[in-house]
Amino acid sequence: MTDEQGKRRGGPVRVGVLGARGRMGVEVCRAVDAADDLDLVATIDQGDDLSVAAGAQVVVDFTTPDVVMDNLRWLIDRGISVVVGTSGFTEQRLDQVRGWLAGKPDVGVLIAPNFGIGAVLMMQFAAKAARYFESVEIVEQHHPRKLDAPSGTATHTARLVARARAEAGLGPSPDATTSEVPGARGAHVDGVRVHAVRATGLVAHQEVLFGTTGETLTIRHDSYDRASFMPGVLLAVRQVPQRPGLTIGLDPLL
Ligand SMILES: NC(=O)C1=CN([C@@H]2O[C@H](COP(=O)(O)OP(=O)(O)OC[C@H]3O[C@@H](n4cnc5c(N)ncnc54)[C@H](OP(=O)(O)O)[C@@H]3O)[C@@H](O)[C@H]2O)C=CC1
Ligand SMILES: O=C(O)C1=N[C@H](C(=O)O)C[C@H](O)C1
Repeated sequence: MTDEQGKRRGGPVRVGVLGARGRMGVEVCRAVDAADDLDLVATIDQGDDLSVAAGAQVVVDFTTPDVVMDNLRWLIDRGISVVVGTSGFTEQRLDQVRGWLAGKPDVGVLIAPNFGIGAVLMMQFAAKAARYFESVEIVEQHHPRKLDAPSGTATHTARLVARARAEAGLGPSPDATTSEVPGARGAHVDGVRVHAVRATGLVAHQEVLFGTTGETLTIRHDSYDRASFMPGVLLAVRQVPQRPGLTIGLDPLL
């Protein structure tokens, strides 16, 4: 049961949404419903029976970091491809997903820290700039109902920046702090300082601040509306059945 086959038979792709009553889930249901080539066949939230998703070819997961791994296991076991926006993916979790996919050559899983095209570019630009600046810090800003900090986007950006700095032979960003109120200098993610702000009125925003002698470079992205994530989600839904194995981020699809 793949998207390829579904399309050859002329039918729309059957899509399920997990976390369907959440902030992102509601938007995804609306976007899938509005797409002529996609058919919304299952909308599932907390307390609903997951087996309704068995009729889907692709399931989109926007739930919470504590339930997403169980969902993924269940879907992969049943040969269903998955698009994941839920945050909380460590390297260990990604390896576990790769392990589950090893015996499933027809199943694709795409996990993206951020489906906004601007956010994807912001991360690419940050990775490109990283080698030229001795200092870097990340400031992410989100709505106060967000469960995790720092955000998946900030964590992923920090990893990309850290890798680029290591490849360029850069050491830690200079910092003379010897006295600190705990948390004042943010969290360390792969050696990069990350600061998380939560405030009513915000949606999802991030700045990557680079510094070197006599100049700074700030790369900033703002999602003002969750509609910003939908083109990326739909792109992933359409392509994931043709991409067996694990795909990280939207970059390879653009
Ligand atoms: N990759 C990206 O581009 C983006 C990623 N995100 C991420 O997506 C995730 C969801 O964000 P958001 O929509 O704001 O969060 P919400 O809390 O609004 O939505 C999550 C939904 O999942 C439901 N849920 C909880 N457990 C289950 C379960 N076992 N099965 C099905 N549904 C379940 C929740 O129900 P209940 O409330 O009753 O617990 C809730 O309705 C977060 O991790 C966030 O960081 C968000 C935006 C963009
Ligand atoms: O919870 C959110 O809202 C968002 N979560 C993702 C993250 O953790 O990076 C993506 C975006 O920042 C919105």
